[in-house]
Amino acid sequence: MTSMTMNTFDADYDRANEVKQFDESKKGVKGLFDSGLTTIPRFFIHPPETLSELKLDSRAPPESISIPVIDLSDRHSAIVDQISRACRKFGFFQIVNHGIALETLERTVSSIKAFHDQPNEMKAPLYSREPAGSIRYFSNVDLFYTKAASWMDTLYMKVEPNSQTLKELPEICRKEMVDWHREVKVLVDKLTELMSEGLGLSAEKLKEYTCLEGCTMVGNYYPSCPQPHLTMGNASHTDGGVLTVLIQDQIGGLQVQYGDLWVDVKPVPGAIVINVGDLLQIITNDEYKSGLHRVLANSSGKSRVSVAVFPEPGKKDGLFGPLLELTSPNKPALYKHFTYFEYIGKFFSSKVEGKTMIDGYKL
Ligand SMILES: O=C(O)CCC(=O)C(=O)O
Ligand SMILES: [Fe+2]
Repeated sequence: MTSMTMNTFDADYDRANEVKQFDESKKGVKGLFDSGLTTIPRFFIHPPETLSELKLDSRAPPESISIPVIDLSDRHSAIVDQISRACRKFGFFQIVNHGIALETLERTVSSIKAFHDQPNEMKAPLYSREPAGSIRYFSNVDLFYTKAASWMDTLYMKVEPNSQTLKELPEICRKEMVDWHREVKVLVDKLTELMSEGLGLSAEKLKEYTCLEGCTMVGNYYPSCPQPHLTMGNASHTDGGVLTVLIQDQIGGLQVQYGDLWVDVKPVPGAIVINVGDLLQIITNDEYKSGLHRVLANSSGKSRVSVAVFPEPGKKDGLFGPLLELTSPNKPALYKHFTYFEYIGKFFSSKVEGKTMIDGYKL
C-alpha cells in the first residue's frame, strides 16, 4: 500500500467537504480535466483492494474466453442458440448486422460527446441529483454513497413512460437521441423475443411479462485520466434492469467478469453491446446471468463515450419473480416475488460499486 492511497482514508482528510465542493462546482470530471490537473483529487482514489486487482490485468484471459459477437443475419435457430449460450455464460454479447446503420450509431455517440464537450456554462444549469428530474447531468450517480468516485460524467435521460420529455432533451443531442430511442425500441422488441426463445419459452413471453414501457438512457463521458492506475472509469456493478443496450466508441475499457478473470468487451465498429440485468436473472431463475462489469479509467488522451439504454417495466405495482415455467421440483424458485416499485426504490438508494440487486431477493 502506498502512502498516497493510505491518505485517501486518513482521518485528517476532509473528504466530505471536498466532495461537496466538487459537486457544487457543477463542472464534473470534465471540468477537472479541463483545469489541466496532473494528480486526481483524493476522493477519486479507489481502495487498495480494487487497485491491486487492476494490476492483475496482465493476466489476459485465453482466446477461448471472449464475449461473443453474434451475427443477426444468421439463421434464426443459430441466433437463438448463440444468444442463449451467451446469456447463460457471460450475461453479455455483441450484435452485428442488426439493421441499424453504422452512421446512426456514430451520430448518437458524437451527439453525447458534443453535449459533454460544451463549455461548462451550457451544462451547469442541468447539473442535478433531484431524483424526479427527467433530464439532468451529474458526475457519479452515487457520489454521496460511494467510498471512491469514478472518473466519469453522465447525462441522464428518463424518456418513458412520459415521452414528452424527449422534447426537453438538450438541443445539441435532441434529434440524435430521439432517433436512437426509436431504433432501440425496435431492437429491444426483437431481442426480448430471441432471449425468450433462448429459454425455451414462446417468443412473446418475456415481453408480455416484463412489459417494457419505461426507458432511461444515459450518455456516459470518461475524460482521459492523468492517473488511471489509481481510479476507475466506472466501478464494477451489474445493471438492475431486464437488459441493457449499449454503444461505445472505439477507445475500449469495458470489461466483464468471468470467474476470476476480467474479459474485454472489445470495441467492434458497428456492433451493439447487449447485457442481462439483475431483474432478468431473477425472472429467469438464474438461467441467464447478470454480468458484473466495470470500465477502466481511460488513459487514451481522448474522452471515451458510451450510451446505455435501460428499458424498464412500465407497471410499478406489477409483481416480479421467477417465471413459473422456469421453476420445477428439481429447480425451485430461487427468489421471492416483489413489486417493481419496491425494487427500483432500493436501486436508487445505494452505491453503484459491487452493486447487485440479486442478493436482496434470494430465498
Ligand atoms: O461505459 C460503458 O461501456 C459501460 C457503462 C455502464 O456500465 C452503464 O452505464 O451501466
Ligand atoms: Fe452498466
